[in-house]
Amino acid sequence: MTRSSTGLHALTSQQLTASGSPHDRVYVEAAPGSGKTTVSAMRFGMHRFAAPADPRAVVAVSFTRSATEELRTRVIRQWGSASLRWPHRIVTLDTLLCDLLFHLLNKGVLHWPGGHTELEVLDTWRTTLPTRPTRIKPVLQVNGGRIVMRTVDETQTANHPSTMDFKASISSGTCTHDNVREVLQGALTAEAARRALSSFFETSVRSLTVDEVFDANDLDREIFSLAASAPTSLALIGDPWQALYQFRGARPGAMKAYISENGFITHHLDESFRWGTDRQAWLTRRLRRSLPVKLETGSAREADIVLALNWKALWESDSHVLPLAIAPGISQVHKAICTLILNEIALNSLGMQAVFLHDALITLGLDRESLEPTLRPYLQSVVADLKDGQRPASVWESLVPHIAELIPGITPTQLARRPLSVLSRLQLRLTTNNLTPGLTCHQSKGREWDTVCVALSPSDASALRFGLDSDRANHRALYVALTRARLNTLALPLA
Ligand SMILES: Nc1ncnc2c1ncn2[C@@H]1O[C@H](COP(=O)(O)OP(=O)(O)OP(=O)(O)O)[C@@H](O)[C@H]1O
Repeated sequence: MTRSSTGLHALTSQQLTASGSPHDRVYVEAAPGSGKTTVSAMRFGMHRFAAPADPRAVVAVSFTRSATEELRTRVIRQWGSASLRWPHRIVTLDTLLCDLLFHLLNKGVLHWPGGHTELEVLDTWRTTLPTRPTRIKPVLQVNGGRIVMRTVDETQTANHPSTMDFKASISSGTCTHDNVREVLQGALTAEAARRALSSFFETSVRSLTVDEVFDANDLDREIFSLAASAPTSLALIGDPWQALYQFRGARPGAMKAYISENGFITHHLDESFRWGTDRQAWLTRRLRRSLPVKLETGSAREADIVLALNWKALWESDSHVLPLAIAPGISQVHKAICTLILNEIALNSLGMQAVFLHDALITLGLDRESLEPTLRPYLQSVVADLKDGQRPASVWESLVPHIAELIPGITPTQLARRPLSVLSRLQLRLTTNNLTPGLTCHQSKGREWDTVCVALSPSDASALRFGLDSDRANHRALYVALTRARLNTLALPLA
């Protein structure tokens, strides 16, 4: 398929009708590669320039940073950078939720412990506080207009910070995106907060476009309702087959019901532009109809990317795969240091960054600039020594004193345990030529490559033999992975 080098192309009539739909509640349902991001970008620009005198913002949101960045890039390419001049913006939904909380704090509808009205919001406590497996989870609740700290006894054990560390961080104005959600959830039970949020949309947002809407959870849906109750034009764009965020409460079934019960005008995008071969078009049609499919078996070396349900499966799949993140199972600090080593290898061999480099730097209290002159030469020697075949144990032991010297707060005792299996796996990759990057299905969402190899466990292979079920989360993740290739999708069987 030919495409212009700028990525600009004539929109189909379906795409144009969906982008320019004059209704205030629009739902666009689209198959993979049929132009969800294209339509989101077009609609954003159309609304942005339709009413230059209107001071209210045109806002588009998506759920992940990579999807948000992709949309932003396309809008700038198509409409120029002025299209994103404040207050108009393309942000993650989490950022929009932070804006809503800051609005409630600034209006005095809610009071943060310590009286903060601006907060530092982290993705997770793990990057800054020690966490341990426990059922006691520190949380924020809303009591009247006050935000209070509590603990809840969860049914399942998970990693949480201590109550003391939690209190200290919250009181100093630091929290996580989960805490922002807890507070908004609590606040929405009170009429005053609902009114303040409705008025936020009414006075400051004239158009809201939500991409990948089937990743929304119950709180997100309440926020969409508040936006829809104001004179804000609301467009929900998505594919129920590509809902991946059930772990944060996404309920694609509830989203479908919400759309059909709330008077949204539906537009469909049927034609996909991703497929450069009939085989890919055939594969997607069958997957979507829950029909059995058989994939050609291939190897990592034949593909541009290898995808799997999780990082562990990628590390165990084939030594030609360089997964772009460290698998769970080691301490946060060990993981951060191994991520920096992985990042060196990924930059050298693939010209790509480790996926969680940013988190690793936060955990170690480093910024990108300070990494360069200080730690980087030592990381480069680690890579050279592993490549030379030195024992992972001695490579680690020679790195530890430098880490302890360069990173305040990290002691050699903390690093006494050696992440030998991670280092051995990295060493194996360093002795392999022609590495192929590996990503999880989640990380692949919204992206495309020519040839994609999908690592399939015996149960994934059996799901494909019977046909995928869009109500099952792991089937949807497989669906996303199997629809990323422009030309060819190969199977990499896992033991
Ligand atoms: N009308 C068109 N003509 C030619 N190419 C198009 C057209 N619309 C979209 N494309 C191209 O098709 C590819 C897929 O489009 P886009 O990313 O917007 O689809 P999507 O529905 O968001 O994909 P996914 O479901 O994977 O997230 C992109 O490379 C895009 O530039």
